[in-house]
Amino acid sequence: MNYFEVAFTINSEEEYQRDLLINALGEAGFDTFEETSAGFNAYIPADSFDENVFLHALNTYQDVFSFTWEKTEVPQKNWNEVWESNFEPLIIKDKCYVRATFHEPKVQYPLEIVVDPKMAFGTGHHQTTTMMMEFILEEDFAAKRILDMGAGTGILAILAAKRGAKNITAIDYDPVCYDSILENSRLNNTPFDEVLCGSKEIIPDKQYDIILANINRNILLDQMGKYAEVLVPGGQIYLSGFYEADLEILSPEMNKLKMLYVKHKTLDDWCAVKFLKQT
Ligand SMILES: C[S@@+](CC[C@H](N)C(=O)[O-])C[C@H]1O[C@@H](n2cnc3c(N)ncnc32)[C@H](O)[C@@H]1O
Repeated sequence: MNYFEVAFTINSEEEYQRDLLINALGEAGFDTFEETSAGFNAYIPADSFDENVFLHALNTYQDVFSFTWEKTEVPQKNWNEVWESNFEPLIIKDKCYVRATFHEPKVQYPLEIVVDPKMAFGTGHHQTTTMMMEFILEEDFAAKRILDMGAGTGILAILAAKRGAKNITAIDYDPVCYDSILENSRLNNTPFDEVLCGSKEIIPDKQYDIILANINRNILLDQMGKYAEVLVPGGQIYLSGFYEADLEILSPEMNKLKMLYVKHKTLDDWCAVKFLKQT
């Protein structure tokens, strides 16, 4: 899947102005942002890009502060290129050791996850993945039925399996991630019930005790209705992939679906949140 990369140079000292622009780009369909020394890069699947919507998003801020941008097409964004190039093993909450295949195992940690990320997102190093993993380590996953939506490398589903979850569905719409989930589930000896390639339309017509979805604000807003249908009353749902400020938009929409806010974590402005479906 080809992407457009738009490299922004921001000539402003005010960090919130950069965040405003990122927010507007998120609404215009950009799904990934990466800080650079000059500003940030924004990414959008080429087939979702609409020039008018993009320019409209920029217009709002053009007179507020000064920035320049340059758009290029990139063949397949390697979400992990930064992390992969200096992939260091990672320890989460002193309980889970995440390493690549080329690192030595460390037996002193109760849980170990081996990931071969290739082109898929999810080595645990991104703030959103780290916080989702912290939730999985803190909460009770024993014998739970799990849906991992936007599974990437499958790292969250793998950790859920290692925490005792029994029936796991892992879904990603990117075929590269689909292959990665299968490969990593084999590497970790955590077979899943279903690994599916697609978006919300292919979510099985089942009931889940826990849903994990680390995607982005707009996709979550679009998919949460479907999550509500397949989550049991009293079920838990953990969302990430957005900034803390986006909670104000996400929470009321979740409430309308009878999924109520419980708590959230933040790391560098990124957010992960737990909701509970009303019984
Ligand atoms: C931020 S990554 C999260 C990966 C992994 N779950 C983690 O926590 O590190 C988001 C993932 O969602 C997938 N994704 C984006 N839009 C999607 C959609 N509409 N349906 C299913 N998956 C989607 C992307 O391909 C990507 O792998």
